[in-house]
Amino acid sequence: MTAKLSPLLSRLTNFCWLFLPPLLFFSVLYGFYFFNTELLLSWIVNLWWMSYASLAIAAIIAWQFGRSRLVYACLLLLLIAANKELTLTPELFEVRYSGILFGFVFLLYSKDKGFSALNLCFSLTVLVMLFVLSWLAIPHILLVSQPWLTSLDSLLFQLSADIRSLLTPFNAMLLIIGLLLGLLRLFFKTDNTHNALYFALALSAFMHIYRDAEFALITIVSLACLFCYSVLKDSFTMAFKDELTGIPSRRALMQYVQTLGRKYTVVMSDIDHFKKFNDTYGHDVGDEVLKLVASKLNKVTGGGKTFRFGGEEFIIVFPRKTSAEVLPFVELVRQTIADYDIALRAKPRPAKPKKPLAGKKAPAKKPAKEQIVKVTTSFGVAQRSKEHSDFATIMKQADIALYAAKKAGRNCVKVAKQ
Ligand SMILES: Nc1nc2c(ncn2[C@@H]2O[C@H](COP(=O)(O)OP(=O)(O)OP(=O)(O)O)[C@@H](O)[C@H]2O)c(=O)[nH]1
Repeated sequence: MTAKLSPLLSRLTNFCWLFLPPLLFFSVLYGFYFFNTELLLSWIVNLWWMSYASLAIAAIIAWQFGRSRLVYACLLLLLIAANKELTLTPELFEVRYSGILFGFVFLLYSKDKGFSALNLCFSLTVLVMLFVLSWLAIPHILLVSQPWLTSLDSLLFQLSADIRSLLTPFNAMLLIIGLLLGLLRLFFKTDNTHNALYFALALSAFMHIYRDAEFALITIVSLACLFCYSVLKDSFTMAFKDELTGIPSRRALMQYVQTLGRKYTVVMSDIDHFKKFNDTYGHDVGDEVLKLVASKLNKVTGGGKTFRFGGEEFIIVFPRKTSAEVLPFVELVRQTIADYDIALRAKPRPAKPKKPLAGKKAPAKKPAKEQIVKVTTSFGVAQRSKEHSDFATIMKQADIALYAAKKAGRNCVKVAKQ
């Protein structure tokens, strides 16, 4: 039960953590807006062009990093920024509200497909169609949904007369649908880009509801900053996190090394007989096992920081510790991995198993039913010393110790000779 709950909990925690920086960011900005209105008003003249400039900068950054959806998001926000006096007729106002709201829902559910002419045409056509559909459908939907809208109207009125004066029941209904659809997507696809798009969805609706030009402009500037932040944060994650295992990558290790002092220990770890494992159960199962081993190594105690070095090799760095001091922690993690029962779930077999072609390898053996397997890991430990003071040499020492561990029968820890 706990094992089943933990991925859900970690997804939920991840979800909340992603929300935190933008929430803080918006709180500061809105705090400034609501409590320093005088000061802000003197900025308003600048805010007009600031909103355009920030959207242009965000669009250029997003374009450079191949985030097509954020470029389209900037275009949607431009529709709000461009209409500075908010002089649309009520009908067109509704069309823009619903077009932008569902435009963001579309962006949340689509993928960054680059800027080829075909993709560009497709996405822009869908976005334009959403506005056309809103224009055509809103009168009919209004008519059909009248009975529910009346009850929603009375509910809104009971909630607050202020809300009721700002928000029509129809807009409230669209907002609820948009927010729920967005939230559903966000729950399954939690990353900075989706997070930024969801904020844009919710705030674009509030910009329409609140109908305050300054509020709209400051929100647009904030959203443009959030888009830039999400592009840069995602790129940082991509560069410094290993895609398969989710732990810091070799590049992150090389950066981390710069921060180390004069005393630290490097541990090199390698999965035993992994080639055989891959050949027996297939590369996909091998990937799952790599993820599992990485997660166990990542939980190493004693202040160790784990990195995927490449293939089935991992590095753990213990700052401010000697080889002798890290041994109990390394032993503990080795034992944890060796004791862990890996359940390989049976995959549905094809009705007729295909015969391997002549000269080709037979397909990997799939477990017939749930099968428990185990993997072990070997470790080589080396500490920084006067003789071995640069990182490359310490790594070499750890590699020699790892080789000794493999020669000693694997599933053990060996310390490099000083
Ligand atoms: N599934 C999977 N396999 C990988 C990945 N990276 C490397 N490998 C495999 O890891 C295996 C490493 O094999 P070897 O270096 O020969 O070592 P070994 O079989 O683990 O044997 P010992 O290290 O001597 O115990 C190769 O078969 C690689 O294909 C990966 O990302 N996923």
